[in-house]
Amino acid sequence: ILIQTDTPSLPLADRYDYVVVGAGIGGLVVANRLSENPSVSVLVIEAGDLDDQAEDVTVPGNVGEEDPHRYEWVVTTGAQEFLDNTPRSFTQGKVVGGSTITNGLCWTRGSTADYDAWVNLGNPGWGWADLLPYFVKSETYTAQHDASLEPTAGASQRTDPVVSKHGYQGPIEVGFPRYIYNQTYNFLDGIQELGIPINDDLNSGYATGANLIPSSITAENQSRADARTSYLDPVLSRPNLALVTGHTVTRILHRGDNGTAPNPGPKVGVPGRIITGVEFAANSTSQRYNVSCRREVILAAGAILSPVLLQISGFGPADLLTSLGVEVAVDLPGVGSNLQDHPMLQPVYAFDAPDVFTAWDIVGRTRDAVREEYLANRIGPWTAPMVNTVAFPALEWVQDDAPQFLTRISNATSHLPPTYDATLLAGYTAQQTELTALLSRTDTPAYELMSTSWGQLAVSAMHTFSRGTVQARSVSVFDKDNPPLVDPRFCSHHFDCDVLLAALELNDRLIATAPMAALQPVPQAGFAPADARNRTALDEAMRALIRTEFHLSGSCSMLPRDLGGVVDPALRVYGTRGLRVVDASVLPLVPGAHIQAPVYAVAEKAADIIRLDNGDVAGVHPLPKEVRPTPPHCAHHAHRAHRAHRYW
Ligand SMILES: Cc1cc2nc3c(=O)[nH]c(=O)nc-3n(C[C@H](O)[C@H](O)[C@H](O)COP(=O)(O)OP(=O)(O)OC[C@H]3O[C@@H](n4cnc5c(N)ncnc54)[C@H](O)[C@@H]3O)c2cc1C
Repeated sequence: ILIQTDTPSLPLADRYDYVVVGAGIGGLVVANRLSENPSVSVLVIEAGDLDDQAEDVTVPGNVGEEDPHRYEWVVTTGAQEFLDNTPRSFTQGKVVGGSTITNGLCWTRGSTADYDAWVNLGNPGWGWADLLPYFVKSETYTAQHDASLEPTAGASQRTDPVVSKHGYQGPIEVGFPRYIYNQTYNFLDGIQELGIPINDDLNSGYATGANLIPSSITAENQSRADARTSYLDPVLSRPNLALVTGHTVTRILHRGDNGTAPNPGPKVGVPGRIITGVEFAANSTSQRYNVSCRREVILAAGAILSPVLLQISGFGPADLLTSLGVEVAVDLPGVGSNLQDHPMLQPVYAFDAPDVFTAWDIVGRTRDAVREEYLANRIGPWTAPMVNTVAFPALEWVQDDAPQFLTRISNATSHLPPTYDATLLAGYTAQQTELTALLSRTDTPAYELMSTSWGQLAVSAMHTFSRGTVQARSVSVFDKDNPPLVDPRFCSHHFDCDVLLAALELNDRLIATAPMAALQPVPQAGFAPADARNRTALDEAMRALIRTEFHLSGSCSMLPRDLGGVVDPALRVYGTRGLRVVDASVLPLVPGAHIQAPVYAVAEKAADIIRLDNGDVAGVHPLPKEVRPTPPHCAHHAHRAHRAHRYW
């Protein structure tokens, strides 16, 4: 049931079993799975609207080319004092489907050790082996089978997935483009010359190496696969599932006793503030609505807005809440701390060789031809996302004396935000131990290198020691004059920038390899070989360019409370009954990966946990038959993949 913004009065029930805040990955996965039981009612409230599926967001070739601000919250950070002292801009999706409507389509999971580290941090049940069934459950994976993409002379690109590690009947489609730019092969050949091997399946849990990157695209249509089209559209006709769009949740409602009163939550007698529902509105002057939950509120507003909503509702660091004039319901220092991201910079080494066709050439009449070819047959350069080839180097592959390099990580905590209390400090110390171990492995990357058709060699640090914060500055989510303060504090720990410098030095060696030199790359100012060998100059150029990879996470971490945690391993907010968080904010340590696949898997697992906790067991793990992985049939594309050719 869809209830849109312009509905004059909202035809809502007073109560739903579950009220879900936010229709991004976390919200839509959980809403889909909880409403599988027809006797359970679910209401989802989303601040954005349904998108119109326009070409600028659905066509892979347009990713990064267009500017889909109409679907975004834009947040400006504080000045980045450890970079160049200027602010950065972050965006998050504000639309049904959340950030998956505007994201870069990259689909990676990270390494087994990334998730086993979550267990080591005090989260039983969240290791790789525990999450693999949910990675599998979420996806329909179509491997790259086309013969024309098999190794060609001098090139050794191949993707050969580990069949048992993938899903073939899940809601979200994962695939490869039908068009590969020729320079992809130069990149893969060059990177191997530097000792970074091809990895046939970057998503098998062994996460280092280089290859084409899988994307969240539909194999047949070659268009964006997102949380809305995969998890919502097929089930929106369920009478027990309602979605309100264009309305923002302004507060989580709760009662002030200690949880011994009769149920609205599943566990009668468990102490905690009783969550009763949410308040929401279309805008600051419009009518406010209250809706109650019989069972739970599921907060899925993303890594910036989930902690903000908790804070303005009374759950967060007591000092901050008091300064906002919010009554403290539960003093939770971790709400809005432990913020992590992958700092990224995107230097371009533009190809000067004649006859190199790149996405930059898709203009004018060429664009018309490319568009026509795409719309008619779903082939050609518009099927290729901006990033389609990557390398994930282990530290020891790119750093001569990796063990010595690792000693630069001191146990110091002086770089942490001044707001950190003893619990957050203890949690950070535990994370440092895990991070150091992760960086010592060869199946877990130190950084990612992303190659585009036009010579961009973007690099991002994967296992970071810097930590940022998210803080509400107003009790109103509509207060445009006082938006939340997001401070990623990029490179507040020097090691993150040290890794990025090593990455840029590898870029310099990469463009000098014969396969890459054949493209005659011309580095942008600050990244020429002379700069790359002058650490001071390179460092300065690097800091000016670092920005977000949009992998914000950790701001409502799943960690023990005495390690600064906000939610327990069942994703329940400490000190509450009937409130969970299911989105990127619960990731306690960001995996060395683009994070949409991990968030889909986390949300799938969360749905099973919620159903079990509420006695709603039908269809819960072990996976029902229809979602068990089956071997892939040899995908038979209607269209052959096209190698790059010229467009006029
Ligand atoms: C520009 C960009 C590029 C990215 N590229 C990639 C990529 O290539 N690969 C990858 O793996 N990941 C990528 N990501 C990250 C990935 O898409 C996100 O991590 C993921 O979508 C997070 O899911 P989520 O459920 O936490 O939040 P989201 O998907 O962001 O959804 C949160 C939803 O909650 C809604 N909401 C917020 N507050 C309220 C409120 N108070 N009331 C009602 N609704 C509310 C929002 O409008 C939004 O729709 C990218 C992200 C961005 C922004």
